[in-house]
Amino acid sequence: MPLPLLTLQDIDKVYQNGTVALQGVNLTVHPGEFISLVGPSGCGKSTVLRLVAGLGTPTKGTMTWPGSTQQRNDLAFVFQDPALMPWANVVDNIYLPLKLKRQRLRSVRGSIQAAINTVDLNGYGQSYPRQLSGGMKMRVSIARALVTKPQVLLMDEPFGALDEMTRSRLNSDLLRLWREKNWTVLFVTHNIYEAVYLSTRVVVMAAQPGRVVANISIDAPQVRTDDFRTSPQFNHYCREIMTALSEAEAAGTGQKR
Ligand SMILES: Nc1ncnc2c1ncn2[C@@H]1O[C@H](COP(=O)(O)OP(=O)(O)OP(=O)(O)O)[C@@H](O)[C@H]1O
Repeated sequence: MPLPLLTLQDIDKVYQNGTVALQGVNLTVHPGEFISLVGPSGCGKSTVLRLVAGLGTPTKGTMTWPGSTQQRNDLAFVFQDPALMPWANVVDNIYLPLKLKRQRLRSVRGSIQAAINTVDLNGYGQSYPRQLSGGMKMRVSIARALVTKPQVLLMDEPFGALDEMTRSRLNSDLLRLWREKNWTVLFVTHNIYEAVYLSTRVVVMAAQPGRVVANISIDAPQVRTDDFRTSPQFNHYCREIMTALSEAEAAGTGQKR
């Protein structure tokens, strides 16, 4: 078994106003996993991602990167809001993280074009965000993350604002990229079906306090076809997650599994 990429041990996060966002969270992430965090609003999903990204520190507990400290620096974050600069075209938006690393546009044009091609936006490099659909803007946001060649991708409800068809297409594209790029992905979603379709493991969380109530491995081939979405196996996993969520809600506090 390879070393875990990341471990969270007994993590508490209490915000300054006293909100206990996380209590006793344990999570071990192995390289190459696609982990979705699901749970009701306020259960601390985004807080977990922010701690992993180093945007805040745990109040208690330890977070370690056993493989290499470098991996900690090879993170990219994709949010629900693509947060593109409206005054900049697609090339310049994707260039931003490289610009912040003081790389010259001239020397990274090839990487930017490759990222544009990877997300199927060939020909849109000179377009401005106002000229793009919601799905296309999200593709730019993903290209901006992948141009930095991350090992770990943190995605906070990236497709939550998109229509069902666009979301479904981006789900398939994301899975393809995950396989091609050997990413490790931590993905926050409210959508149980999306979580099952995408993940190798679904971490179910409950609120008040935010905690992990179940870890459900999705034992299905990495290439997920549309048939998988309608299979009995898919329904079985969705039901398992719904049961874990409703049991946690009924039980109030306390961990399970
Ligand atoms: N900066 C902050 N200061 C105080 N409380 C916060 C802060 N950020 C989050 N919280 C609180 O911590 C709890 C967990 O929030 P978090 O955003 O992590 O949950 P979430 O599961 O991602 O929610 P959602 O699904 O609605 O996005 C919530 O009660 C929230 O109000």
